[in-house]
Amino acid sequence: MALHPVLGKLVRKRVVLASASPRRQEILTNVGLRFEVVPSWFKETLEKSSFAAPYEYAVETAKQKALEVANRMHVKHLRTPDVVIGADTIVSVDEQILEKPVDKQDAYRMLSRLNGKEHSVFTGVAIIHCRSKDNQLEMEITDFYEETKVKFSELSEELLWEYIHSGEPMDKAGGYGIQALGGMLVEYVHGDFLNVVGFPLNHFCKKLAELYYPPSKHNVQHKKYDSIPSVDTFENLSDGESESSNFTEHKVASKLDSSGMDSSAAVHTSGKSSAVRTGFTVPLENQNGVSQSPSKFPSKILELMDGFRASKALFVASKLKIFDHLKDKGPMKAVDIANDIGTSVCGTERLLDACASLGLLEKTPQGYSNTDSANTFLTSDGKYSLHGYIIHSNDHLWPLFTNLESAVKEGGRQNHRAFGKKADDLFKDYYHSQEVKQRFMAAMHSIAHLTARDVATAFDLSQFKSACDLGGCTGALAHELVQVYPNLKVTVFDLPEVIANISYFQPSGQHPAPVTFVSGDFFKDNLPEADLYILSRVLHDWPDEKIHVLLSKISAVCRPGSALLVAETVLDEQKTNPSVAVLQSLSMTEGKQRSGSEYKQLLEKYGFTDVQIKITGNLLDAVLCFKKSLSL
Ligand SMILES: Cc1cn([C@@H]2O[C@H](COP(=O)(O)OP(=O)(O)OP(=O)(O)O)[C@@H](O)[C@H]2O)c(=O)[nH]c1=O
Repeated sequence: MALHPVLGKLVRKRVVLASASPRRQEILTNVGLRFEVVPSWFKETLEKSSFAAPYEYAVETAKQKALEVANRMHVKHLRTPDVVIGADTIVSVDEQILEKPVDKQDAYRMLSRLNGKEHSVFTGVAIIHCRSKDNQLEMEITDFYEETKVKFSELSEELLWEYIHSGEPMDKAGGYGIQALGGMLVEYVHGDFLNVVGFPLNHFCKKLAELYYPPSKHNVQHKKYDSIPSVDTFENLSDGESESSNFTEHKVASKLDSSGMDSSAAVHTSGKSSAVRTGFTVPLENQNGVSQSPSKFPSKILELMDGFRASKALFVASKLKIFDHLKDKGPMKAVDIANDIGTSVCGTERLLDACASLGLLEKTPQGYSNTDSANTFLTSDGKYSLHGYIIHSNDHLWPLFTNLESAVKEGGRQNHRAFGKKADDLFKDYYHSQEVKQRFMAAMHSIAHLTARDVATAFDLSQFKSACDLGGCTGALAHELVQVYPNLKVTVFDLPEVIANISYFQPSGQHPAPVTFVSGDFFKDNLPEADLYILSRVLHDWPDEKIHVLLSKISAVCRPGSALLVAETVLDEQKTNPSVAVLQSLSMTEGKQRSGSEYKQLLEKYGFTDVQIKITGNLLDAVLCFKKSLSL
């Protein structure tokens, strides 16, 4: 099956996925489709009893999701997409439709119904082709559904509750995720696995093939709906690249592409061919002079090749505070932004377009404005602002990474090359330069704030009365902890230079359970007393001898039953994932990232026991362990 030519038909189209489901985004991204994500606001409240079969409900919901987005984009944002894709996944058991559970009890109710039985997973999909004519939105809808049968093993109550407490069921139809922990519940799957995960990719490609390469005119399966303005069948839904090409003209041959990757090639009998990738086509020729296209196009590699441009565009837009500017004033034209911030018009326009193409800005005839995520994460005063970390990445990490080759050859940090100073001298700068200090603290604050909720709730910490966050910097995690556990008193212990600069980062408003800040050096000074010690993003930064000093001290002050919570990104046992932590290692600090078993081993060495690890799915994971009681 030559699927790439089919997806290639979407290459030059503005494709919108009307879904917030991360799984759908991943499935389509993995096959190299480039699209915008505009989650639908359609509420899934259609009357289920009015549908003769469960799949009809899924198809209609998928269609309504996509229609809502198509209409909204056309009316509100004055942007008409070419194609909008909507989907809805439901689980059906005993003629009942199960959607996402509303709470844990609901998840339990669903999973109990599925226990030991076979059920069906239906995903309804709607593909809407849109066009704006005389400012009117014209649409043509194609829809379909896919059914997969799944059987659960007989599962104990205990296992069901353990699964529910993992948090995984909550955003998933039927209350399980077959692609993750939920896979353990499943005895067999009959049909398309990806359909269960949320998107029937194979059927989708076949549907596109029907649309773009109709075997004959009268056989086209476009449906027209009364609920949308009646339009003539579009003369041609294809992109004009090979209008007359017939799907059966493609033959599939296996080959190694020029990068040495195993792939299949679609060979056009006409001799004209192209390798389809998101955004452009690359012709390839084999030894016989016949053009071929690798079906497995290295889109991931090309994305990596371009990654530095995208990073730098984000850094520069952040540095120029474009997102702050647009939050207050958007939408704005490039010329006005350039005038306000004192930059060239042509350069600014290019940067703004780059940000729009990266999904950071929206571009309309009125000008540029922030996307929701830019407002939340990229403005410098947003609640979950990453601005500080982005500036730190630009000013500090970028110069270091431009010297990565030397770092790998020499096996050490490249501060002398990047900044003309040794790491120790740079550290002195940190003490002396207010600007450097603030920048670093803002970076730490960004990450701590973004991860605090997941770290604070990874384990139930309500048994503890007092906690001490060692190196807790601006107190972002501490503030989250007192919100989650109102009876917990939290002390942040950090260097005097840090404590002197925390006021800027303190949350405004009334705080019934204040956080206490104490200055000191955790390598040298006495540690404040606490039932729970916390080390968040500390251990990966220091060499073994420093960690020895620190963990020995904590172990010595911990009473039996006291605990230590470590927040770090925990590597898998192969130490190749998650890549965010593996790439961080390339900074070549004297510290290192560790796997779960390495953390366990390290902590047990210092008298901690019952080491539990929780992978949060956020940037930081959590490791909790307890000081061995004397009797152990
Ligand atoms: C059975 C199963 C379902 N899911 C997810 O369940 C959600 C269904 O909800 P939906 O209403 O179809 O989609 P949504 O997530 O609310 O997004 P939206 O399209 O915006 O409505 C989708 O996410 C699916 O991946 C899994 O991830 N794994 C599974 O094994």
